[in-house]
Amino acid sequence: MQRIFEYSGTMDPMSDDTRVYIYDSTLRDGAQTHGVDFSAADKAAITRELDAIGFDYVEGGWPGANPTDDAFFRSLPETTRGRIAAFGMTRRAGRSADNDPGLQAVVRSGAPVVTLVGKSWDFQCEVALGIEPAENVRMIADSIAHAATVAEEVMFDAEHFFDGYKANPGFALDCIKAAHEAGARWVVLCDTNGGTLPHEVFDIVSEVVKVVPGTHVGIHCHNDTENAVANSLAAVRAGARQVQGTLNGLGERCGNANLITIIPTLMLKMGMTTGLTDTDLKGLTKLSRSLDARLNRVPSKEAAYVGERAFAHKGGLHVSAVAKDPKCYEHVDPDSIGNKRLILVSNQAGLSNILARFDEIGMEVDRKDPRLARLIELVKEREFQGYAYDGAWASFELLARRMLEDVPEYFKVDSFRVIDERRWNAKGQLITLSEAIAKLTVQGERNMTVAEGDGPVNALDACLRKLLLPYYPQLSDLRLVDFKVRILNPEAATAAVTRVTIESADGSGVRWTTVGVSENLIDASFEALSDSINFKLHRDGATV
Ligand SMILES: CC(=O)SCCNC(=O)CCNC(=O)[C@H](O)C(C)(C)COP(=O)(O)OP(=O)(O)OC[C@H]1O[C@@H](n2cnc3c(N)ncnc32)[C@H](O)[C@@H]1OP(=O)(O)O
Ligand SMILES: CC(=O)C(=O)O
Repeated sequence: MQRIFEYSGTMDPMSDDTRVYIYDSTLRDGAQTHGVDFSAADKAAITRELDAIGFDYVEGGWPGANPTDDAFFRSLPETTRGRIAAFGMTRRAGRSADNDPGLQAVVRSGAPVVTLVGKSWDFQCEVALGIEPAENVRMIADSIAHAATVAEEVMFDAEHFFDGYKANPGFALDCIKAAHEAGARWVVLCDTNGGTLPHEVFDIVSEVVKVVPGTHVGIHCHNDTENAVANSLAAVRAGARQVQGTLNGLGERCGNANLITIIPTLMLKMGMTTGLTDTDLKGLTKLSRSLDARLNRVPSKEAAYVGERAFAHKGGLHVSAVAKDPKCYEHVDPDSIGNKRLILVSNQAGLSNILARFDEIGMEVDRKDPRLARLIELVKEREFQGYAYDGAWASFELLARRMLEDVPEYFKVDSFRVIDERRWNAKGQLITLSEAIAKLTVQGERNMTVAEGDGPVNALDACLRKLLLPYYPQLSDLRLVDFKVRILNPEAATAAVTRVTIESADGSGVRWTTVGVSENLIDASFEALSDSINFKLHRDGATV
């Protein structure tokens, strides 16, 4: 695998071990995200995905807290590479560990790993729990010692550790020492409120690893200052060897540290190893998008490493250099995390963008062809009018092919008219209906037809298909999957220029996007629709 930049800084001399353990909390802290609600089946499926790619720990949830988590722990998925953790809190004040039903539900869930959260900030002991700090230390020690008699591996999540350390370092250290001495394999330092900055994390973790060895120290950061990833990396630099986080940064409030960013950064830039192999790393883009699909979320196009735009090149200077060597404008090889490069054509384009795009679609054009300069000029002129070709690549392809190749005229529109009607029907219901009438010349024959639709574009689409299908049966599986309207100069109010972008698909699974621009919404829609039909006919090799 190509590693463009190796990390050249020095690691803490106390921990020359480069192995970092990855602990995923998507199913627990991620489930605390506003709007996220996993079913037990979702949890099982995500666990399998995380296990398959090589995460070390999968925190499944909190046994005893809700029926979904109970159902998940009742039939734990089998894992081969990752260990499932049950999460819960230390015993309640005034109870013994083996007489605390909440703690018992966690410890006896059947999960091989138990992670217990406890306070490490004296202020929280007084305010949130209403107990003396010394009692909190006893709660931690008792609970961890008890869990260690049942579970294969026990961890302690030191809640508010960084705020606690800043307020009273002695007490914060007493809490994690108590956990470590009671048998916790890992003590995990949590930036629960997410307000700590990277230099503070580095300094504090550097002190902690003098008390508890770095190979037993983990980090759990929240993203309230957009520093969760930076803080996690700072902790690793200072010697911590377990990183907790979630897929795509899900989590309470602003989210957790995003493991999808942290893992490639550790492996490709910091010279660290994880449970993932280089081949597993290539599955990261798919893993990230699979979670979005499950949650019915649109994947973030700008996401580092895995977003659709993470390796998209638009500026002519960039594309020209990328064509010579991608390293010029790419910090890592997109293939290393299963992503791919995207070359865009727009008003920021030069000859290199156009040639790179032609290469992708298999068009062979001599770079000295004088028509290319005219094509670039035309793209820029049309973008000035409002077209946006970086999204509508099918319209660009049609424009280029029409200029450079012999694209048949599949149909000619002689005229069209759309009528909208809004009226009360016989049942007293308000209905809107649209009717389109079009006259087209197809393969030398003049045709006219009428079609109805729910709206004007729908009626026009129906009308075109009705006329064209007898000549071009391949249009039968053409579908419009998305329709977007953007007003380009809203200050002109109802006389504004409108850009319509249409996404189409057919039975082959290919999707393509076309664009139309006009002061008239129907006209802009018609142009995008017509491009879509022409693009499909040309791609399918239709003859006239
Ligand atoms: C930082 C984090 O993200 S930690 C994870 C947070 N996640 C969640 O809270 C989600 C799951 N939680 C739940 O379903 C519920 O809160 C339960 C089942 C755990 C507890 O429910 P309840 O018994 O009704 O308590 P409730 O949620 O109202 O309050 C929490 C109680 O735990 C106590 N508590 C909080 N942290 C700890 C701790 N580390 N050790 C012992 N007790 C604690 C609080 O003092 C409070 O007790 P009180 O009501 O006597 O004051
Ligand atoms: C444990 C945890 O989620 C936190 O302290 O943020």
